[in-house]
Amino acid sequence: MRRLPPVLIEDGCSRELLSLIRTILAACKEISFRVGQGALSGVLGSTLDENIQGETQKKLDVLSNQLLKDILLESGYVKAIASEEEDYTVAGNPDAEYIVAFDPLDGSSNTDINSLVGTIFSIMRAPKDSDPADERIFMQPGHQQVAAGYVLYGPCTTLALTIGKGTRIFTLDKTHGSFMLTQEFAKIPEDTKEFAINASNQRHWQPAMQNYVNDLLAGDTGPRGKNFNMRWIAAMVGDVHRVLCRGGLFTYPADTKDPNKPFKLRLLYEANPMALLVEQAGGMAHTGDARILDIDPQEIHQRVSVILGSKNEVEACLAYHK
Ligand SMILES: O=P(O)(O)OC[C@H]1O[C@](O)(COP(=O)(O)O)[C@@H](O)[C@@H]1O
Ligand SMILES: [Mg+2]
Ligand SMILES: [Mg+2]
Repeated sequence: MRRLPPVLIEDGCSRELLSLIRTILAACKEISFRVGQGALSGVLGSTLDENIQGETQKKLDVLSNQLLKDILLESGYVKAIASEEEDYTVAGNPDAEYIVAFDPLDGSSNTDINSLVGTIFSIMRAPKDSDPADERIFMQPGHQQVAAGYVLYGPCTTLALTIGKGTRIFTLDKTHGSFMLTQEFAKIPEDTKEFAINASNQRHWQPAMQNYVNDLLAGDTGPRGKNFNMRWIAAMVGDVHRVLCRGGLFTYPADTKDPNKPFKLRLLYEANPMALLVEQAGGMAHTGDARILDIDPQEIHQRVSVILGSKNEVEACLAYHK
């Protein structure tokens, strides 16, 4: 079984990018350890703080953010970072080539119930001669990502990673602390009978999504002519991992529950990296109006609607949006 560094070097990954990815993974190994310790780690439960998006921060959100932020800034490999848990971008080494956006802990509502959580990251090139303190350096469409990945802290710790040459899956060997290649190229089946959506929001969805889901639920008695199963992990990282492993459609569509917040998932550190991983595995990632990777971001915590997964099923869903 092969370790991560030689695999990436064979793919043409530069030494600098490899070092940056390994730096992120060093923090993720520490997060994996803390998550695995559960209540023994002393970091379950909530803080009294909220992030800039008005969400209560879990202790593990704060800890994971601190671990990633410290190691990245100390490494000298990043010009700036953007995080779900940081109000603004944070400047790093002015001479560094890369910038990183990350969701330090995705699925934080799962922390206290021993369920799936993960870290999502997106690496882009910093524009030449740019100011590390200028957050506009992050305003790049997702197709410009040079690498994207997530680490899923589940029964085992799994890394999905792409540097734009397919999506590979690695498993953390906890006996010696290395990520080992366990799936050469993830390939999302084009067809599926499985979908993932938070159905409690149904009455707040737009008509296109209402109609699509109604037809899925009608099963073999409806226009789709087949029965569908449903899953919801409440952590995008867990739902996308299932899609990478066996296909499916995952969506967090626009809704009218809170008129000030029509979308839930964040573009820079949730939708974009997942979209690259999914496309590199042969799937599709769309908002309903546009390919996710073609969106020009306007701000670091921007939110978007997300429909991703098995190509033919995403297309079937998009047909309702035309
Ligand atoms: O509360 P809901 O509607 O189940 O939402 C779950 C969604 O929210 C998220 O947990 C948001 O991520 P964070 O935990 O990083 O805020 C997604 O991972 C997930 O898909
Ligand atoms: Mg998240
Ligand atoms: Mg998070």
